[in-house]
Amino acid sequence: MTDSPGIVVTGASGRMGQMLIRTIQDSSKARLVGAVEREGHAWIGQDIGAAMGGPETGVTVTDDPLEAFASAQAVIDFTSPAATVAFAGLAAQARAVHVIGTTGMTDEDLARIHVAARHATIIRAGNMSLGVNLLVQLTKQVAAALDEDYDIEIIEAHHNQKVDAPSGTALMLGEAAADGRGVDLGAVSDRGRDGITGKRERGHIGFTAIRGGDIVGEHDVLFAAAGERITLRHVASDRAVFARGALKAALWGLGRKPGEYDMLDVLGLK
Ligand SMILES: NC(=O)C1=CN([C@@H]2O[C@H](COP(=O)(O)OP(=O)(O)OC[C@H]3O[C@@H](n4cnc5c(N)ncnc54)[C@H](O)[C@@H]3O)[C@@H](O)[C@H]2O)C=CC1
Ligand SMILES: O=C(O)C1=N[C@H](C(=O)O)C[C@H](O)C1
Repeated sequence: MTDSPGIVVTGASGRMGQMLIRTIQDSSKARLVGAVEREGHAWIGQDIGAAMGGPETGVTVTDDPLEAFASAQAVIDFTSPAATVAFAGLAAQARAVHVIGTTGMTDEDLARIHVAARHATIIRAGNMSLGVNLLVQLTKQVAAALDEDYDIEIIEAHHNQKVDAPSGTALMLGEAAADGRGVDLGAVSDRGRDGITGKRERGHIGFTAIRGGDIVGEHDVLFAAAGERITLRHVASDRAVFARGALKAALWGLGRKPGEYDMLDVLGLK
């Protein structure tokens, strides 16, 4: 009998890291072979299960990503943009599938991921849940069906520890709306309105970010016209939806040729 694919989780102590570790351990399709944290983190050298307050797993938290990646078929990475760019090069070297959930990346970061994807299978999405990826497709369809009499606004809400705005998901939804309308998001996006902004520009796509408490992740796409409004909404109430999607992506990526993929590829929604 062959072993199930070995997966390394980076950012192992984080909100998503811990959720991913539980999801992999509960799965019969994959096994946890590594847990990576940043240098100097208090969990380095400890068993990941024990550090999380549960039973031992036999996997020790390390700050040496390349050594961890060398024994894995896939890396699941929900960390920070700087860490993710570095991990993309290392995962390519180790020939491991790299699943990227990290958001807040700059164009420069994305260009470096693109270079790594020449030699590696990279699956990246600002949101790994099935529901949001369906919402992306619905947003594109509705935006294509309506003209610019319908103002598009994207409203997102997250917990008070989130460091980037708009969320990766909001940007995915904005891209989908712009795509549906056949326009370039960069040319029409309104972000961070404040002060005497002037009237709303016809055809623009607006973004609003709410931060508070322990909100897991909520996204509304509002199409507002004179006399009617349509709202498409997704509410995530459990981070498990992102972790399950990420694990699905890692398994889907095994044996795929190098390149950049997203969750629409994984879910067959393109
Ligand atoms: N695509 C998706 O479906 C989702 C994406 N996210 C994104 O995932 C990222 C992480 O989110 P959270 O888990 O909430 O954050 P968090 O702050 O709880 O966890 C991040 C972890 O990464 C670790 N880390 C940072 N630099 C590192 C390095 N160089 N090496 C190893 N570990 C390193 C930190 O120590 C921390 O434990 C964010 O960008 C967030 O927006 C979060 C949820 C879903
Ligand atoms: O930071 C988070 O928590 C989340 N980040 C992702 C994003 O930026 O859209 C996905 C999800 O909404 C949770």
